[in-house]
Amino acid sequence: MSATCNCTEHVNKLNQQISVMRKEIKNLRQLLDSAVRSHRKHMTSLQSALTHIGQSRSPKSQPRPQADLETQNSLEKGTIQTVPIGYISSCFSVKNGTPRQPTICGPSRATLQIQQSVFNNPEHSLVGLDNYSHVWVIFLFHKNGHLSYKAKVKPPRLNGQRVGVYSTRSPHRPNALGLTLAKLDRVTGDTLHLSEIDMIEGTPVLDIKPYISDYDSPHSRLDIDTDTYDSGVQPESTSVPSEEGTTSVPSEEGTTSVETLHSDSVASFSCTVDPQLDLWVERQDSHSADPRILHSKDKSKVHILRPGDASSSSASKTLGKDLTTVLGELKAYISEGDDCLTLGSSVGKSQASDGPNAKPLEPVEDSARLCYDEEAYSTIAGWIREPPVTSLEVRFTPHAERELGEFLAPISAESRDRPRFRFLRGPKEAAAAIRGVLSADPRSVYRRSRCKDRLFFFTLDTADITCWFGQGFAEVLRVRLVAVGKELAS
Ligand SMILES: C[S@@+](CC[C@H](N)C(=O)[O-])C[C@H]1O[C@@H](n2cnc3c(N)ncnc32)[C@H](O)[C@@H]1O
Repeated sequence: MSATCNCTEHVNKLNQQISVMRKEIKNLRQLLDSAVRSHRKHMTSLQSALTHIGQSRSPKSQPRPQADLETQNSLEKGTIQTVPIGYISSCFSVKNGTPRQPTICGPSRATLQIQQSVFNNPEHSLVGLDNYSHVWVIFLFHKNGHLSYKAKVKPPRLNGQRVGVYSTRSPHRPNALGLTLAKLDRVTGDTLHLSEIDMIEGTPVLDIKPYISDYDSPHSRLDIDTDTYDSGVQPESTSVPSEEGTTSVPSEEGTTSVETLHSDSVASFSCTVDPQLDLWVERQDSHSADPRILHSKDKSKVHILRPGDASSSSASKTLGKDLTTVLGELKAYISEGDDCLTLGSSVGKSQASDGPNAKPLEPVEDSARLCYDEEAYSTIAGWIREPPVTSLEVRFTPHAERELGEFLAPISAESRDRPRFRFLRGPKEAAAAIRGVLSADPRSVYRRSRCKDRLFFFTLDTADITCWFGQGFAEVLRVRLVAVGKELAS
């Protein structure tokens, strides 16, 4: 009996050891895979660099059939060798303190000169581009340091929470490609003058494309199929017309209510839905990029209604009939186009659907196109708009303000002794850029939690900025001209 017990114990122990070893083998495999991947990447970049050197040395006129075949093969396999079309000259010299997205910091500036090694006449490649206000810039995160990446990352704005790398704009991704929508201020010859950028000095640019809102922004008609809103949830309340320009659903606390609908085209609309439905809808002014937003109650997701969109219809199923009525009104309102009747009258018409003699709402064919062609509808994660990290108030000490005020614009004729910016157009623009950078809290999650009291340094154009962070604010303490060596290096 005891021999059997010993034997079972032994077997159990062995099993445990085997399972530990299995885990270790799995870990080793993962390490090995990642080493192989990283090695392959290095080889690819080396090959790319060598090809580039080869290309710039060999005259273009000599045909290289073998190379062409190789290129074609690798293209088909999706392993192209990239050649930068140019390198960014930026007002941000290092990653630290560079905005995480271009919209954070409007006055950031950069230039991009198209290389002559790419086109004999680089300026020809830019003909017509000045018709566009914005360009997509596709670039390499060349200062990632290493090419490692993970399937899950912790975006700084999520303050330590993990999400899949592909649901973020993390620079650390399998192909270290960045995508920035930059403002195109002007084109001079072979050079693009950009603002609203988040790329650092020396960033290799692989491609630029004009931003075409008609293609790049998910347009939508408010072509909501009211049937899809029939979730079987019977509304407690129905809407009734009230004051002109306003409609409201009789609402107890927390039930559906529509607050304001103005008669002009910049109507603003917001609507809260029964908490049981776990959704709320908001329509912002019609010039806003995302006029039709559904938030889940915990705000984990913001959903902007889009016709035919699977999640829109699934969300819609949850909404219930009272919201159908509201949306129907909205649809009717929108269908009036630019000569919209005041909502009062529009509601007056559509309200036929309310009350005991309610008629079903007429489907309004493609109507929203009239009012909303210029609007974009999309769905984004809730944390983008409402991150757990709050934005900071930014202050300057009087000393720092004085120091910043000393800086001159690049083309100013004033005293040569004063510090001068390379890109920014003066202290005002620089102050706005500093505010943009700091209000978004540029610290890493680690610094935010572990090194709260440390001074924070970053460089903006030719200015070295020193600041510190307190509870809910960042204060700029010093603004100095960058050290000579640093300036030359940039
Ligand atoms: C979060 S990424 C977003 C970039 C781009 N808008 C995108 O969505 O792909 C922006 C950050 O990348 C870093 N960065 C900018 N240029 C870089 C470069 N050339 N190499 C490595 N990191 C860079 C900066 O720290 C900047 O704050």
